Amino acid sequence: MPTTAKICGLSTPDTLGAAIRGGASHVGFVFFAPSPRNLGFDRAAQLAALVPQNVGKVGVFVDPDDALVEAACAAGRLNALQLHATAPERVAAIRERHGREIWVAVAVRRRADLDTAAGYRGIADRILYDAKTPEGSALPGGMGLRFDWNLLADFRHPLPWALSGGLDAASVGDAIRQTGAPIVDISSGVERTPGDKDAGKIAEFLAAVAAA
Ligand SMILES: O=C(O)c1ccccc1N[C@@H]1O[C@H](COP(=O)(O)O)[C@@H](O)[C@H]1O
Repeated sequence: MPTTAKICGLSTPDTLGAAIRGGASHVGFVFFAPSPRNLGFDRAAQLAALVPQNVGKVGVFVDPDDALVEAACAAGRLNALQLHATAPERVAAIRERHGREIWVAVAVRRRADLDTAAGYRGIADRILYDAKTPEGSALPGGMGLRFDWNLLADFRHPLPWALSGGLDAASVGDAIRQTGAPIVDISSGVERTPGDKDAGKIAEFLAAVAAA
């Protein structure tokens, strides 16, 4: 199966259009106030209306409460919820209540971090391996940090998965060849500055994924 791509942290019709035209399988909308990519509900609704049925709309959250998930699902017509820093019991409760596909972000710095993924068997649909951000960071992702992809070598994945963290057009081919990632996910690698997506970089990234 060819690797597909999620373009995350979109906030304008122009860059959303670049992701869709370039063949992204998923687009990501961030609902986390401290993020420079945080979306209001009105903007989420405006963008969601532009996304064709065959492209998944993924909401990105950090240990969210139910009111936020509910409002974001309605506004962004979300197909999937990407949960960062969310304990297994809470993930199970969110899945039960909101009935959406669940992606759980697992923060990776060393090999032992991968073991966290098994704790989400039966309650998540996909694990997103992302680089662990430094202690005290404002964000648990979206900082352009990469982890050592060698850590994934010979790892027996407990669930379907995706790769993120510090990818860009120049590195994604190696990332796919080295890890066999079925989906790659990117945010800051297709930006000019944090939160300011670049349509040209999105096109370049998606072309590199297609060529890998
Ligand atoms: O992008 C954000 O602002 C963000 C906020 C809170 C949680 C996750 C966030 N982004 C996710 O981080 C990864 C990797 O991003 P990058 O390519 O290294 O910049 C990606 O999955 C985003 O969905």
